[in-house]
Amino acid sequence: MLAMETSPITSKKVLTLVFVFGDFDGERRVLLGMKKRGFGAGYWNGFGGKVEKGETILEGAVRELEEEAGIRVSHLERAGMLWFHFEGDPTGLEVHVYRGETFEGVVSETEEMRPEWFSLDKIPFHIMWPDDQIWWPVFVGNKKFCGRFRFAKDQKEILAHDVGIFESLPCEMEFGSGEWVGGVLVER
Ligand SMILES: Nc1nc2c([nH]c(=O)n2[C@H]2C[C@H](O)[C@@H](COP(=O)(O)OP(=O)(O)OP(=O)(O)O)O2)c(=O)[nH]1
Repeated sequence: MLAMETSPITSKKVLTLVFVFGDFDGERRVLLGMKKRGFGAGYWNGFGGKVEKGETILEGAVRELEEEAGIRVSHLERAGMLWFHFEGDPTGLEVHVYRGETFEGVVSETEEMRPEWFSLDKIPFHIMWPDDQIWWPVFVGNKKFCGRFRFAKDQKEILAHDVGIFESLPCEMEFGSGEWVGGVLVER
């Protein structure tokens, strides 16, 4: 059981996160962007942001990818869901993770992101959100996953987490306590 309720969550923000994969002469790579400003600045990450009123989560994912990397996808596969809670912050984050394979347009630097292709054995985890290395192996293993992370106020230290593998999404889970049904459970 993961205690997530040390400080209460009274609202949530719904966010998207898209990773586009590509083959480069047989080498598998993923497109990451260096976040240039705002929340998570200085980290390599996938592309995404807040879902706007009037759009579906998938539409938000497609829009943010285009705004931040200049490319358009016609298909994204739902890959996982992540919940984040920062101590003392009553707003939890619900992040919908997608993967894409084919796109149109030219990958371009934008005001928000500087994109770069990374070989899958050279993912710069030391310059990414600290939780990423925990769920990444499940994600690149093409398993559907859900993860919950409780961070300290400094937004760096992970106080507790669990990651589960699921048959389908969304996971029947919200923030808060409760056991995952199936999946791996890791607690610090
Ligand atoms: N890999 C990873 N991504 C995360 C984590 N936490 C987190 O919010 N994200 C993602 C979700 C979103 O794609 C992005 C945050 O969105 P954002 O605040 O930049 O949203 P936005 O572009 O709409 O923001 P704005 O500056 O336009 O207001 O970071 C995390 O721990 N790991």
